[in-house]
This record gives sequence, structure tokens and C-alpha cells, in this order.
Amino acid sequence: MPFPFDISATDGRARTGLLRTPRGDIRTPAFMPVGTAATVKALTVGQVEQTGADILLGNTYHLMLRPGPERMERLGGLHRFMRWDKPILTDSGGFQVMSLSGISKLTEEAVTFSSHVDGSKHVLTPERSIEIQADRLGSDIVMQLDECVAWPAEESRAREGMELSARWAKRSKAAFGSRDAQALFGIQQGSTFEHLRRESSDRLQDIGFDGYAIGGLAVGEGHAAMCEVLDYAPEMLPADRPRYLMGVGKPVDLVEAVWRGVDMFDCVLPTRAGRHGQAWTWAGPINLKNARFAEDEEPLDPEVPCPASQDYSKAYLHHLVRTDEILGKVLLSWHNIAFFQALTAAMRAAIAEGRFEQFRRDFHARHVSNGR
Ligand SMILES: Nc1nc2c(CCc3ccccc3)c3nc[nH]c3cc2c(=O)[nH]1
Repeated sequence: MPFPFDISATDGRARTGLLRTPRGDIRTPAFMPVGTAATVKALTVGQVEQTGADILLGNTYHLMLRPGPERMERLGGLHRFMRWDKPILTDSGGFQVMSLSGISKLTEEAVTFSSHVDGSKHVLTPERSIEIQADRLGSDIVMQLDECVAWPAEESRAREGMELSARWAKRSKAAFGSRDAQALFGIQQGSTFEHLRRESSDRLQDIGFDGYAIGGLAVGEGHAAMCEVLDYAPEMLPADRPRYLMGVGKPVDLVEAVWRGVDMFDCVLPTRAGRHGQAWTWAGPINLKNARFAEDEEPLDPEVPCPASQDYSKAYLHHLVRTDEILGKVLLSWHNIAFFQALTAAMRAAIAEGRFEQFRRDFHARHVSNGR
């Protein structure tokens, strides 16, 4: 029995709803902060909860290297380990192997790789990835093992990756079996080729998943090319199940993807950029390192309900960034996650009230043009 996904309103292709899981409900459109190594960098789970996040992401690749799957299970699983009792989604690990571990080999059977930490050898099969995610980490939403083909890709290469991912989807589903308290998502591949994405979607639906991710994007193709794929890719997936766009993105990416029917997002940007002084605000992105903030006593963004945006001046944040103080990384990470949550909350309200088109126009006028 898959998690209930109750869509409460639609506005054009945009949807807003509730994905109900045993550990809590996820309001969609949802932004999911990334907690790569069992922590959303620089924030406590209490601060993450205060931002309004309903779900966090974990990373099988990082956690299987440190602390390791069997140790994590002995410690009670990822929720208990990091004291986060709401839903967790974990990626299957293949994407991170390709982007992080220098040496790796991809065959029909598995991905084999050397740890970027100590060079130790590891093997990830669809079955082992499911076992780590579902049984050792204990995540609530599990991703199939897939191959994310680099961009740009020749059509033949994109087809190979899509077909391997479809065969691994079948093996992932078989390994996952039927579980009531956990969900398994399939991942659509096919790079920027519409007919490959169609084939991928059809094969995933024949297998049957609790939710469907759009993979193979946010790999350097850029905003315009991503939107071209999103003009058709989300609606190839079942309308009554959640659609998760992996690795996306900047605020404008979220608005444009929700407009095209996407429900769930993840991105390391808010915390990574926050640690380097970049803050997103309703009036666009700014970098607090810039000298123009040295004596700016205004708060960062009064509309964002978090201490970083309400209690401090930009001058203080500028100082913390310039001196590379830890508190600067904490406050800007906190602010950016709070901004992404405020953005998705505003989109949910706009869709519920049938005014998302106006919201999108206002957002471009206020946030995008300024940012340019
Ligand atoms: N499995 C998979 N992951 C992707 C990620 C990581 C998302 C992630 C999930 C959970 C934790 C961290 C990262 C991508 N990030 C940018 N583009 C991405 C594409 C894919 C993809 O095609 N497949």
C-alpha cells in the first residue's frame, strides 16, 4: 500500500498536496534540505525543524563509507542517530560514486568503487543499495539504484544509461519487496531526449513505484535546457503519485519546475552557498561579502521568519563572512533553508488559491530581474 498522496488543489500543471508517511506528512511542493553525512551542515535538527522542513535527505554513498551500514544499524538507524524523527529520503549512492569517488567501474551487475576517504573497495548493486537504505539506515523513502549519464550525452549513451537504469529499477523493486512503512521511488532517465524519457517512464510504470523521480538533470545543462525537458518529462509520470526533481535547484528553478508539475526538490545550494556568504532573499540573491553591506543596518529579509534574517543586521553578517566566522556559516545556512521553505510555502498557498500564474510573474519581476 503506497503512502497516500492527497493533491488538494491544482492550478494549470502545478499541484499542491500532502504526502502522508508513518513518520509525518510532507507538504508539497516540498523543498528537502540535504543532510549528506547525517547532518544538514552547520545546523541542528531543531533549527532545521524551525525552518518548516518536513523531510530531510541522507546520502547512502557517504553513510556507507562513514559510519558504515552495519554500524548505523547497531546504533538504531539514521533517524535515531541524528535525532530527526520526521521522514528521511535517501539517494541510492550511484550518482555520488560517479561524482565523488575517483575510481569506479560500472557493469550490469554493480557499481564498484574506491572510497574517496581511505581508498577502500566497495560494491553497490541495486540489491545492496536497497538493503543499506531500507534496512540499515531505515530511510522512509528509498531511491532505486540508477545511472545518471553525464551531460551532454550522445543519444546512444543516453539510451544505454536509461536502459540500465530501467533494468536496475526492476531489480530494486524485487529487492525492496512489499513494505507498508517505507516507499520506493523509481528514477526517470533519458538525458535530453524526449523519446528516451517516454520509454523510461513507461518502463517504470510497468514495474510500479510509490513515487517517481526525474533524474539526469541539474548536471550542467543549464536552466533553459532543464526547462525544455520539464516541458514534457513530469507529465510522462503518473499524475497521482509524487514527482521528485533530483538536485534542483535555485529558487527560479523551483518556481519553473512547480509550474511544470514537479512536487519535490532537493539541493545542496542553500547550505553550500550560505557557507560562502551567499544569501537568497525575495529581492534576489546577494553576497554578504560585498563591501556595500559593511554599514548596512537593515535585516537580511524581514519576510523570512528566522533569527538570521530578523535579529541581525547585514553589517554584522558581512563582518562574520569577511572574518570567515563559524556563526556566519550557521546564520546564512539557516536563513537560506528558511527562505527555500518560505518559497515553497508561498507556492503551496498560491496554487491553493488559484493564483500561481500571478505568483510566477511577480517572482520573476522581483527576484529574477534584480538577481541578474
Ligand atoms: N540517484 C540520482 N541522484 C541524482 C542526484 C543526487 C540527488 C541527491 C539525493 C539525496 C541526497 C543528495 C543528493 C542529482 N543531483 C543533481 N542532479 C542529480 C541527478 C541524480 C540522478 O539522476 N540520480
